[in-house]
Amino acid sequence: MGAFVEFENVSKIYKTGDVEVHALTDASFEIQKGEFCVIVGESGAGKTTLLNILGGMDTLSKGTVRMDGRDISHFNRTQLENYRRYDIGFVFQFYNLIPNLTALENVEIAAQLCTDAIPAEDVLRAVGLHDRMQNFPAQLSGGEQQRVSIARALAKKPKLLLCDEPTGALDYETGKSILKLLQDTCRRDGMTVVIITHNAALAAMADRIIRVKSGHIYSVRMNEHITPVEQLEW
Ligand SMILES: Nc1ncnc2c1ncn2[C@@H]1O[C@H](COP(=O)(O)OP(=O)(O)OP(=O)(O)O)[C@@H](O)[C@H]1O
Repeated sequence: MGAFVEFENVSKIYKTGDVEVHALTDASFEIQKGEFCVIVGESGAGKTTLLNILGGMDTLSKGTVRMDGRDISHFNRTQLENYRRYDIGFVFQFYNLIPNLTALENVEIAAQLCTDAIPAEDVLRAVGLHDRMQNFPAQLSGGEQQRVSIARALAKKPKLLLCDEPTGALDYETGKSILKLLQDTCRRDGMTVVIITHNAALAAMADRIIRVKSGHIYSVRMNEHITPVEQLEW
């Protein structure tokens, strides 16, 4: 049986007029179910392209991507829509909450898209926001808003949680508390979590570290000495 996530010789070329940008070239790697995976690379390395392909938000030019045994790289539009809706939870750097809905409503609206969602109150409680459910995003700190966005992603019971620079807009300590929440979710619920970041220090907390450089997979490594989030420094 194959891995939970499989990238096989994936290339992505963006064409703008006559200009071609090779955002990913021949990228191959695997991620196992329940792993905490950090994909690290400098700005422009191809991390977002990779995450967007894995999340069904972008198509690839060449290669194959499988998730939980299904070849998502040849999905049609409806299949991709369902894949994004049911299988993938997204967490973004700037939270992307709806400003005129409360924390509870932000989570409920996402949960309504699915048939078997976790009740919004329960998932907000699980991320430590039991007493802030009726607040609007503007009344919450950055870290609290990110917790809402994680709750929103988890309410759908996704197979895979994809996080794009989840601590990029947060201060040091708040960033660490969000990383801890993501890691606890991975360990407690067996959730497969993938984080992309330019912060190489986060690699130390991962089970699997994938380094991306100029559109190439530079290395894939299992981490034998996982550093507790509290001890990370950058
Ligand atoms: N829609 C697009 N059209 C054309 N070029 C693109 C597009 N999206 C990304 N690129 C290019 O592909 C390359 C990889 O970009 P990507 O956003 O994946 O890198 P990244 O590692 O996520 O960078 P950052 O950390 O700055 O977000 C870059 O050269 C970028 O300019």
